[in-house]
Amino acid sequence: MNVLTVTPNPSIDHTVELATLTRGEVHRALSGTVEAGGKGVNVARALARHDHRATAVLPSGGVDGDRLEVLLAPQRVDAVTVAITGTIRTNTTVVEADGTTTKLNEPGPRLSGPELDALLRVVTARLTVRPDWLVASGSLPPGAPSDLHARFVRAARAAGVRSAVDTSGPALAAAVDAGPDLVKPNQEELGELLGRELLTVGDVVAAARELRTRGVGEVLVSLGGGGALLVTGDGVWWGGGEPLVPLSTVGAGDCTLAGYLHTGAPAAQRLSTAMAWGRAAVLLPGSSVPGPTETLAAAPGVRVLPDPDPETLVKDLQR
Ligand SMILES: Nc1ncnc2c1ncn2[C@@H]1O[C@H](COP(=O)(O)OP(=O)(O)O)[C@@H](O)[C@H]1O
Ligand SMILES: O=P(O)(O)OC[C@H]1O[C@](O)(COP(=O)(O)O)[C@@H](O)[C@@H]1O
Repeated sequence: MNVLTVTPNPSIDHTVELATLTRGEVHRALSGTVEAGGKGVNVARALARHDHRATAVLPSGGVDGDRLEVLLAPQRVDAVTVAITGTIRTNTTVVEADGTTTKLNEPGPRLSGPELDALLRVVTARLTVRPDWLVASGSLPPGAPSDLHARFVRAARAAGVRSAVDTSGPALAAAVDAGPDLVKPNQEELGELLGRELLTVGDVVAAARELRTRGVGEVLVSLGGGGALLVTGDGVWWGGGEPLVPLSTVGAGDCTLAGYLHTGAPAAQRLSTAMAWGRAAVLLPGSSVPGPTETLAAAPGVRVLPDPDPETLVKDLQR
């Protein structure tokens, strides 16, 4: 498979491991790691580890842009960078011994009009080779219009390429209205989009169906330790397994999306693969992405059920 990803606001991911985080205290970290990050970058890294052809389009600038490119170089991802004058952000994650993950995501550099145009131009040019999917992912950098992901979706459709979107807030709202083939919000992002709390499986399914009536093809809603719900034109499935104590949840959502795209199998099997990839990711430190050994090892822990009980509380799936 050949996948093109675009990450308008990539990052250097700095993960710090602590016994316990206490506000206002000095901490001696147990470890610190640095990896290339950003949602589309991670999707490309996970797919590349599974022998897919993965091209990641991203802006790059400043000393930290150079560093990001160096970190990406050994990962078998074809990185296509758009030069910007700002410098790439660093996102810091604190992981405590009990698996609690605290993320501190910086806003990122402001992109100018010409830089944004260049990003769209590069993506449009890469779409002409007809990848199997375009994945438009992550937050938008300051200066970007809220319909940037929507523009990527429209460019993909014009090129006859399927599109998947993983973002939040106004960028997700605009992208939904552009009618992507797939969106992967988490429970919170979907609730925020529709302006209501989604407490039960039925609430989440109804919300996902609402996105489908707005033109989205398939909706994969991740529920953290509670697995995920998949809503397509053919049905509704829950996938998941016993909640795990994570080493780091950073990148789990991205690996879930990558796993969903990995196979062209029927929906239930794609969900099962997505769950195995997400579960494998939480057992790895920082934003490390799993390879075939880890995703295969995670597969037996996954269950998929059609038509899950709508009365089930999502929080009961998470424990
Ligand atoms: N504690 C956990 N135990 C088991 N699986 C998990 C856990 N946290 C995340 N996952 C897996 O990773 C996927 C994505 O996690 P989630 O936190 O929902 O995504 P996002 O990072 O996009 O918010 C979940 O659907 C699930 O399969
Ligand atoms: O663009 P955002 O929303 O700030 O997110 C960026 C962060 O999300 C990640 O892509 C991880 O995402 P997930 O944990 O949702 O899979 C990190 O690599 C990156 O630091």
